[in-house]
Amino acid sequence: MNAPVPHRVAVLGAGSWGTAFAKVLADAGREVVLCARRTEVAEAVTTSRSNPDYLPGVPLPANLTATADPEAALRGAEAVVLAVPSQTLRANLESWRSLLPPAAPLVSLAKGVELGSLKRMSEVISEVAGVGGDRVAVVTGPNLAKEIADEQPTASVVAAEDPALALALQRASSTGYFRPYTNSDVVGCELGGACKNVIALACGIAGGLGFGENTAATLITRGLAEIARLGAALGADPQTFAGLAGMGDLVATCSSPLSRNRTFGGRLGGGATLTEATAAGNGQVAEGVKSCSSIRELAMRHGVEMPITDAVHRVCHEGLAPRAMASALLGRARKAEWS
Ligand SMILES: NC(=O)C1=CN([C@@H]2O[C@H](COP(=O)(O)OP(=O)(O)OC[C@H]3O[C@@H](n4cnc5c(N)ncnc54)[C@H](O)[C@@H]3O)[C@@H](O)[C@H]2O)C=CC1
Ligand SMILES: O=C(CO)COP(=O)(O)O
Repeated sequence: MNAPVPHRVAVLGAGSWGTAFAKVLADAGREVVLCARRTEVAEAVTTSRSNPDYLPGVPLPANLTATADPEAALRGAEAVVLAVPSQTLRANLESWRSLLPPAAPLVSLAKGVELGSLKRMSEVISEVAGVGGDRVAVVTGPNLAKEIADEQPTASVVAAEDPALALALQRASSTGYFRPYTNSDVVGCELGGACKNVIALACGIAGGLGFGENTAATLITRGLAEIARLGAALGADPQTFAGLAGMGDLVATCSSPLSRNRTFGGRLGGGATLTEATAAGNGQVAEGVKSCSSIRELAMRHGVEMPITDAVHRVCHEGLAPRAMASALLGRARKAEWS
């Protein structure tokens, strides 16, 4: 069965990625309403046709309008995109639940695992909105918001249980600079997106300590190995981790100075405390700081070893000195590469 390609789309959350993805949808021909938490952000988008707080200097198209009123944004929406930080998704969605159009698909942009419940974002959405997994989709991949806002060529993944929904959203978001692939492995795609933030923190810490590319490549490669181990335990398709939502996003985030997670790690490696590093982020979210704990717990629950994730958790939340992280990782028992 074909799913209708949505024309009117509400994007809830007007931060960097919410705004950039709203622009992608508008450039792909949708009528997009971007819903900001703060009135001044919505007003700035309306009056200056840009979002100076999150994407300064990026012109936004006329078929992208903004409001701070979720009811206005959601009225008549044929698809709803959720673009808020993962640890706030549950509370935000609870406040929007009664306004959600009954049949509209719900699309997650968030990359995280919820603290406490250890749920992936699509699971949180299904639970809070009371909808089946067939109405939920995920957009993920090597998608640094600023590069996409600047229309640099990028591929992405639309993951959904329902192949017709993935195809409809793929059509709804394809532009000359943004090429989404479909994928039916929602579990693997979401794990790839959430876990790479933690590895990017580790790469940032290593960079802040003055280590070079061998260390970064080691963390990326062994990071991918531990992400894939968790994926295997949770029933993900192993191929996913070699794709855009796995290796692709991991490489982009671990390598880019635009990454909030890598930058945050760099501050820790450079000697900042967690509080100082958070304050320097100007309110922008580095998801891995919280997800390192939920992912670590998820891995422990499934008997999966994730030593890099564990070390990042210990640096962020248990006072392990960044410099002691290398000896904690390299001092582990010797083993075969594939074991
Ligand atoms: N920025 C990027 O390059 C990309 C981000 N993502 C993911 O998208 C999600 C959203 O990220 P961004 O738009 O970049 O974040 P951001 O920090 O730039 O913006 C967050 C948005 O959520 C709103 N919000 C609502 N409730 C909030 C609360 N309780 N606390 C903080 N903010 C709240 C903020 O007002 C803001 O509009 C995250 O899960 C992130 O990992 C995914 C791909 C790329
Ligand atoms: O998810 C991202 C790129 O795909 C953005 O990464 P950061 O949240 O680290 O900026």
